[in-house]
Amino acid sequence: MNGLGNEILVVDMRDGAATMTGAVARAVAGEDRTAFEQMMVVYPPRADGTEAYIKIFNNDGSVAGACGNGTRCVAHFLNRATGKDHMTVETDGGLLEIFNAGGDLITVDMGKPRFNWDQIPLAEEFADTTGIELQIGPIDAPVLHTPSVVNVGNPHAIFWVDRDPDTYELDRFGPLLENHPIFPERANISLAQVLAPDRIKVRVWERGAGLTLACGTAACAVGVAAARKGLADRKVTIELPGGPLGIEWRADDHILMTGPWTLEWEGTLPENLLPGRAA
Ligand SMILES: N[C@@H](CCC[C@H](N)C(=O)O)C(=O)O
Repeated sequence: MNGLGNEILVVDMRDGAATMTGAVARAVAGEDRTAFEQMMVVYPPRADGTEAYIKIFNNDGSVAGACGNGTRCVAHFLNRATGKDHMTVETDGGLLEIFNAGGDLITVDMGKPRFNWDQIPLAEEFADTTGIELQIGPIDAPVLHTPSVVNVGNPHAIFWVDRDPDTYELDRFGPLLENHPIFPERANISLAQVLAPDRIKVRVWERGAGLTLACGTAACAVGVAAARKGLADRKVTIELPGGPLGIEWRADDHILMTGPWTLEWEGTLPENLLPGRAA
């Protein structure tokens, strides 16, 4: 499937017969890591009132606590399997409530953002996470030194830029910023240009996956970080290379993300790549 061009492989393991590992996910991604950007493994529910437990892998085999675009894809998959328009799923980042918003649109309640330095997490204490001072040697763009940081189930750093994010060499800066020592669990890196109080253009270098056409959690992170800094309203459209996502940071602190899913193809993983049977 894909969510705004973010390539998602939804793996149905609801029979609970096997367990996906990072090594198998990495093998399924292939040598060039192009088979998917995130793998969403759907397991039987572990908690009362939930429809499924979802384990998320990046295409480098690392585990992620949240994936916004992937959650909308899983929502469609579960909606087709169960007929339910409203359900709760569990991820490593917490419980997510999902609603069919009509047509191919899904709304996900992505939960509450976390702003404390140790919740991001950062390697050292910062009292104010709306803009942290980074020491970055080889990067010669001064705007790339004071990101806002936020955790929305996974860690994000947002660099506010005053020109088109497409004009930055994010493929060059991205890996350096993702792996900066201030981020002990690495971070997803966004360049965000506020176009209007309700419109922000964003490009993302994803932890464990690199440049993607869209990142749902980055859209959530940018939305709340912009509102927190007074740069934008609490209800915004995030314009990503793959298309727009609606983000609303509600008064009760919950973030709502609304966007589409696309089904590309369905099949069965080859025997040699099935969990527990990989070479
Ligand atoms: N593409 C995702 C985010 C996936 C996880 C991220 N790369 C991480 O490691 O935190 C999205 O749509 O949110």
